[in-house]
Amino acid sequence: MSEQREMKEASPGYRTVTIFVAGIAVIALVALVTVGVLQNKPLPQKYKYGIVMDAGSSHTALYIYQWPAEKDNNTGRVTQTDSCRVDGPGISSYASNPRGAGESLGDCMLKARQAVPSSRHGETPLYLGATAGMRLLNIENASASDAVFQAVEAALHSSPFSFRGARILSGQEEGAFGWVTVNYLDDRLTQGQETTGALDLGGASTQISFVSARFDGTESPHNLMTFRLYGNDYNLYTHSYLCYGKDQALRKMLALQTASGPTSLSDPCFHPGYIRTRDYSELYASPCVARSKPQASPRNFTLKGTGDFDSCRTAVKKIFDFSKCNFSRCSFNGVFQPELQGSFGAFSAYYFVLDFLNLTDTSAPMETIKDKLREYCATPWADMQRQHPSTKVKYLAEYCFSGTYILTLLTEGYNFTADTFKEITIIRKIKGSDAGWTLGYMLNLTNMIPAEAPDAPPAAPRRLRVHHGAHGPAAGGPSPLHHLHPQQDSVLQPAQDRMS
Ligand SMILES: Nc1ccn([C@@H]2O[C@H](COP(=O)(O)OP(=O)(O)OP(=O)(O)O)[C@@H](O)[C@H]2O)c(=O)n1
Ligand SMILES: [Ca+2]
Repeated sequence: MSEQREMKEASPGYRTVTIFVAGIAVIALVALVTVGVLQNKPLPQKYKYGIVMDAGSSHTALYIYQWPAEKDNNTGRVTQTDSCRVDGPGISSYASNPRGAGESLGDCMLKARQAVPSSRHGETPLYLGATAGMRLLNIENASASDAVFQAVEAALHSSPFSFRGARILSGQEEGAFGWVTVNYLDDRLTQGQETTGALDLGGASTQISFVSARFDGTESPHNLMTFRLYGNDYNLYTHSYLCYGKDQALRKMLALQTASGPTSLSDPCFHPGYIRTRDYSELYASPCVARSKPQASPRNFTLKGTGDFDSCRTAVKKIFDFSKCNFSRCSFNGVFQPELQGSFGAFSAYYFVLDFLNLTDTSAPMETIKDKLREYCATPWADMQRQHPSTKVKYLAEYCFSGTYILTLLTEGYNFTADTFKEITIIRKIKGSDAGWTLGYMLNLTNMIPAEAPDAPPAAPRRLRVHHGAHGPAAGGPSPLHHLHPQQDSVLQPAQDRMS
């Protein structure tokens, strides 16, 4: 009986299998045709992109950022995927040839077109922010600065990206966005953790930014930036010192030594045996020193190095004014600075210089750091050139000054002590992204940091709220940043940076 039953059941079963196999074959055929048709269409892109150009005083750099396309609800991480260094000097050096400023960006724009998938070009925001070089040019010659911006904007408008404007950042923005970048990359903002201060050293200006429990802006309102990020309020102290980037600081030191218009100068901040002819009109061609130009001077002077670290420190110290302070406490030049708090990340020229000098270990005793600099500065120039044949001569000649300047700025200027100096980490990148103001700038302008934590009720607008002034984080109203219409504001007055 069981055998018979098996026979009866086998027959319809066989038919079922045949129908099933035929069905699969049809589905496979349809799938094959579909894939064939779709092959000519672009696959959906996994990432979205944003581009920021950093038009610094010494050079321009382009940064490309990416984030997961499906995570538009501010939870996807933004990372730097590529960068490009523009050949030649910063855009402020093109005052007498503005078109050259636009043309100089060509190679990096081409690189960006290749790095960003073409299907994303049109929606990819592109920003250009200029810092202290353009602040100085704007002071010196506003129409030249306008012309440079026009040329740069024309070049960027002709790119396939969504160009959202070129403008000069205020010193506070430069400092604050550097702080946002560092803390965003370190994942300190989402958790409401203790934040890290940010130290940025450029060629023409320098910034210090940190959260201080003792600072609510009452004493010095223009040093306060308030943020509400992921549901947490921050009172950020920030100050930008125009003319205290390392190139302008060097000018200031040389200006103090050539006030009487000598034909020759022995300078302790250059290596023994270093000798160079310097042009007076070139040295004094900057608003940072123009006022102290000697009344009568020869055309040029001979700069001779003596390589003496201790005398160099004395000479460097003279560019800081410690004589006046109308606040409870000051850094230098009468600028308010609350007591230092927490850890710091120091980047850009802090990194370039201290990395070259093998002095990035801030836990080393201060005396060891000084001894190393003393020995370094005393090394004859001929030996230096022999030991570093591939280093740019301009950089090589200035590392003794730069190292001494950094040490003086941090300890005497900002009041880092032997103890708190250890709290500084010298950084270039965090998790593959460069430390600097550009990422924080883009995160703000593209609304990518929410004011409230993602799981909190949507009480506040999503935008990163940046207030500036003494009103405190709870004060309503749009931030000054929201008033900016980049096209119109391509030349902002550098009202914030103080000339000393
Ligand atoms: N390998 C390098 C690269 C740069 N530099 C120096 O570092 C300074 C520039 O630092 P950077 O952060 O690039 O300044 P900018 O952004 O151009 O200037 P600013 O922020 O003041 O506008 C310049 O003095 C430059 O000569 C250096 O010593 N070694
Ligand atoms: Ca810079």
